[in-house]
Amino acid sequence: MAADALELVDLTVTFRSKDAPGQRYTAVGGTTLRVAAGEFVSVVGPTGCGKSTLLNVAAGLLQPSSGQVRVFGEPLAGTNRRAGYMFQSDALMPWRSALANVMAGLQYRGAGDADAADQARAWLARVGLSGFEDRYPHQLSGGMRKRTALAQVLALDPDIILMDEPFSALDIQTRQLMENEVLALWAAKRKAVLFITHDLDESIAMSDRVVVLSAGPATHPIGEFTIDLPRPRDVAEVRMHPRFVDLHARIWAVLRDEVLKGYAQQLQKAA
Ligand SMILES: Nc1ncnc2c1ncn2[C@@H]1O[C@H](COP(=O)(O)OP(=O)(O)OP(=O)(O)O)[C@@H](O)[C@H]1O
Repeated sequence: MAADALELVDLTVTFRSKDAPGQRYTAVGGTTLRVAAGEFVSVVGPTGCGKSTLLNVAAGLLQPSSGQVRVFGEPLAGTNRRAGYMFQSDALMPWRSALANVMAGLQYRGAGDADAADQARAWLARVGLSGFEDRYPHQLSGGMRKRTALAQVLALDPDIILMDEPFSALDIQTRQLMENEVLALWAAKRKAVLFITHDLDESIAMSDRVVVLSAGPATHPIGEFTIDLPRPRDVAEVRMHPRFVDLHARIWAVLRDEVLKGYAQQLQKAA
C-alpha cells in the first residue's frame, strides 16, 4: 500500500503558558491524523483549539513535544519541502509585483529569471490574473491577493498543500469563487490538501473527509466524517444537497459542545 502523503502520529505539543507563568500549556494532546495522496481533508474545531499548531507541525515550522510526522512514509526533519503553505494573512512581499511575488519561490528553487517569469505568468493566468502581473499587492483587491498567494504556492508544484483558513478575510461571494477555483485546481492536479477552518459549511463543501477537533487544552480528534457528496462540486449549490444537510447535522452534533466550550474559554481569558 502506498504511504500516506502526511501522517501526524500521536502528536503532543506543549507551550510555555501565556496565562500562568512558569507552567506549560498542552495545546495538542495525542493527535493522530492522516492525509492520503490526493485526498482533501479539512480539520474543523473551535476557536483557539490548536488547528494552526497542527498545521505548523505538519509544515515542519514547529517541533512537536512528542509524536511523529511522516511525509510519504519518511520522518520529517526540518521544514516540509514537499508542502506548500497558505496562511490566513497575506504572505505577499509588498515591494514586489504580483509576477515577482510568484517568481520568488521559483527563483529560490534555482529557476532562471526568464523561466521563472514564464511559469509565474502562466500560474497567474490560471488563477485569473492575466493583465495584473505588474500590480503591487496594495494595488490588488483582497481576492486578487489571495489568488496571487495561491499561484505562489501552486507554482512550486507541492505534493501537499497546507491551508490555514486562507479565505476567512474575504467577503462571502469572493470566498465562494475562490473555494470553487481551489476545487477546480485541486481536481486537475490531485494534491493532498490539509485545510484548516472553523467554518463547518466550508469544510463539508470542499473535502473528502472532515476531522473534528475537541476544544483545548490537549485538543484531539473527536469525530471523522467521510464526505460522500458527488464531485465536481459548486460550493454554493452543494449546500442545498440533502446529503449536505444530513452531514452538517451529524457533524454539528459533535462540534457544537466543543464550540461552546471554546467560546466559554475565550470569554474567561478576556475577563
Ligand atoms: N507560541 C505559543 N506559545 C504559547 N501558547 C501558544 C503558542 N501558540 C499557540 N498557543 C496556544 O495554543 C492554543 C492553540 O492555538 P492555535 O493558534 O493552534 O489555535 P487555532 O485553533 O488555530 O485558533 P484560531 O481558531 O483562533 O485560529 C491556544 O490556546 C494558543 O493560545
